[in-house]
Amino acid sequence: MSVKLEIAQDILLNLVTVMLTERVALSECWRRILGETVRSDMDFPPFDRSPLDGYALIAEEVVNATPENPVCLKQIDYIPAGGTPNTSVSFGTACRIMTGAPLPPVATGVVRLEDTIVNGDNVTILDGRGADKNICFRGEELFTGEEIVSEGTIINAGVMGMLAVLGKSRPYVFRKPRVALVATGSEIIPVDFPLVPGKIRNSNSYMLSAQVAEAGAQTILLGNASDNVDEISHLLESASDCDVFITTGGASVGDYDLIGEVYKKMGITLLFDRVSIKPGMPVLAGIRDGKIYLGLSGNPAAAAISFEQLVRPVLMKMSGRKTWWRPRIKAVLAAPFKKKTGAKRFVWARCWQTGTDILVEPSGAQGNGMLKSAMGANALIVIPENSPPLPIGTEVEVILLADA
Ligand SMILES: Nc1nc2c(c(=O)[nH]1)N[C@H]1C(S)=C(S)[C@@H](COP(=O)(O)OP(=O)(O)OC[C@H]3O[C@@H](n4cnc5c(N)ncnc54)[C@H](O)[C@@H]3O)O[C@H]1N2
Ligand code: MOO
Repeated sequence: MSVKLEIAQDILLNLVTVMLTERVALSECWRRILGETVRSDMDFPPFDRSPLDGYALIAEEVVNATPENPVCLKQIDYIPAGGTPNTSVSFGTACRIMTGAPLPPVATGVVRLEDTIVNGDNVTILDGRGADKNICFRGEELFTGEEIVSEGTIINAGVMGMLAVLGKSRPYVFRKPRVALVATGSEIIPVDFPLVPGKIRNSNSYMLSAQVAEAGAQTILLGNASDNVDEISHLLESASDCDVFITTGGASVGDYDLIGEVYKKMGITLLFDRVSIKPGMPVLAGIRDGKIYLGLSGNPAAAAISFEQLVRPVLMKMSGRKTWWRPRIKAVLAAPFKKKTGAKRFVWARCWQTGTDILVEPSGAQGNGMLKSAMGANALIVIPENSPPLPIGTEVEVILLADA
């Protein structure tokens, strides 16, 4: 059964079960997906603190201080970061204070060291304007009970730091989906084998394992199988703890295109076996015991596009993400796209900004067995179905990939 891309995406996304969560050391959490909604159990900063090295004092007393009309005060305390004040300030006094140290009671401002002259215990304030602004108030960033970061958020550097602020040393994150990869084809040899006539190296498993990792999942490389139903089924059955099973090759209609037969033999319910996109038209999807099986084309570019359009959203949803589509923008073709398009087509491309224009052009030849153009691509041009050749200057829709 051949289906439209959007239908295929819906079928698969509706079958996704979100992974369970696990606790992981915060140091290992970068790019994991947060599995809990985190609220603040404290105010932050936890105390009024100084943003400067200088003198804490009563701001009103120095507001008019100038080099010609300085205000002289007595230093009565020294408060390092990590320390606590021993006393409060009063008119005529100031406390030497370091950046990050708690403000002494009664102080309403801080004057930076550069605007003072220090002589023993005496400090002369040369400029006190704005001293009252130099305070970071308790709770100005976070307040007790506030929702700080929600379940499903990707843990970027900012989230890592914030979880540390909150003492979340082992936050809950979603387990990474485990994705089994099998390369099928009697012509396929492992990457470290010398080439012999008729054979080619397995590039798909490596390309796809990178795509799997980028989608936040974990690859289990099950190896290569020749065009043999038993051999392919055996490999797929060998990884019962995986959540998604991907094969490449054998997805089309040739005598050795066996993935349909493999699904029958294994009792996998076929959901569809063709999707109307180019490249990547031959692609099987099936389900058995809640596990998703995808039979991608052997052609590298076709496998990569099928993964991008069908598998990536599934893995993103399974990983606990709340959104799984990449950003799309409009851009203007800087080079013509000369092919007529039947089924919706995805073209590896480079996109860049010139002044206020966003331009895009194919990143190289686009054969379905070719990979060079994928190497330098930071975008995919989406060419709608039944499009004529497109001249320079045509506005096109572009999917932004991670930068390359
Ligand atoms: N009569 C028809 N023939 C073909 C059709 C069709 O509709 N009717 N569709 C074509 C399209 S489109 C594609 S795409 C391919 C899909 O073929 P398969 O998915 O069955 O893949 P294979 O035939 O096994 O391999 C295709 C190609 O890719 C190479 N390959 C396979 N595995 C790997 C790997 N792991 N690493 C690198 N390269 C790999 C393989 O050697 C072939 O050259 O079918 C068309 N034919
Ligand atoms: O549909 Mo094939 O996947 O042209 O490349």
